[in-house]
Amino acid sequence: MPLPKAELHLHIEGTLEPELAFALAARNGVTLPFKDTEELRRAYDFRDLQSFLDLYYGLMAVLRTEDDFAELADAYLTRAAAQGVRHAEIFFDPQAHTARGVPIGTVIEGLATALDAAERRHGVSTRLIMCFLRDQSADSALETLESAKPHLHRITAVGLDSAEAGNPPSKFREVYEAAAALGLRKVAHAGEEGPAAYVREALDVLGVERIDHGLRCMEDPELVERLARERVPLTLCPLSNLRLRVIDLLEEHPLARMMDAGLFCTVNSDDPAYFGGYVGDTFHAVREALGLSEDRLRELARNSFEASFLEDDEERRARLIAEVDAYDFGVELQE
Ligand SMILES: Nc1ncnc2[nH]cnc12
Ligand SMILES: [Zn+2]
Repeated sequence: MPLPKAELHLHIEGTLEPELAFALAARNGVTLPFKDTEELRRAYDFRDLQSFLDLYYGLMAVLRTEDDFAELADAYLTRAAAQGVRHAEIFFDPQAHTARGVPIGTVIEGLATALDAAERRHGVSTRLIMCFLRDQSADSALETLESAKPHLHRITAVGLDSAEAGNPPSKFREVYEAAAALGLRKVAHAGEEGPAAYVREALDVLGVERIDHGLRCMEDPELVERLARERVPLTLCPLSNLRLRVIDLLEEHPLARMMDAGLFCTVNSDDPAYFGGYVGDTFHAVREALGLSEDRLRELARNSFEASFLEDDEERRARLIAEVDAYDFGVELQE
């Protein structure tokens, strides 16, 4: 039995495996610029965040119907559950779909079908986080929030993703204020490729409760001290950092140093179909590369539930944390 954990940084569009992409392309009459799944996989050799995003947005052309989004989310939840995920807070990028003529309702209701079934099918609880694309305008983000209003009961929080450099959090102050007024929680990607100053802005200007990535806070000792003192959760994605060349080697990932500095770290997969592993694979990889102790792994799993938006189900959170505390690593090692 794998270590129980929550996944808090996962783009559902980033779980689109090549096989499903080709199946959906055939079903929807979409022609992909790749001969087969092997040729597509060979394209997963990224130089940086933008080179990944270009492929990621392009491949979304195959997602058209509610059923497509339901199938995508069900495939993720099945894989995640097998790797010990008991709770998942899932990002989606509505603007990447509405720009192609797919209504936001198709995206949300399709995902919701799979999420509603997840508890029964996989024993996984879920939340949805609607992300704004930071390389689009602030007005486009406001229009997206407006168009999501009929579906707000499905959405727990807003997030901010896509190309970070040159698109500071402050650009989205107004839409974050509007989202908070609607009762939505707030997170944002910051400090992935962008500077530590963007992490400060996300906290001070947008008022986010968690920072997605936040890796580059390590360049600012005062910020590290503040993040530790305020117990701001960081949703780190080590395999993503490796594949997008934020770091050169997994052995150089600052996760262990960040935990030593008292930061509230979690480990996540980001876009697992593209970055070579789901969250259980990521735990294994960092354990190997950084020599993390069982106590450290337990801390990461406990943190994932503590940092989650399970406030409306404290009983579940307490039960999951108790499972982490009682987890026997010997069982896993014998698998
Ligand atoms: N790692 C990442 N950073 C920013 N935006 C993203 N969208 C999907 N994955 C992302
Ligand atoms: Zn991300």
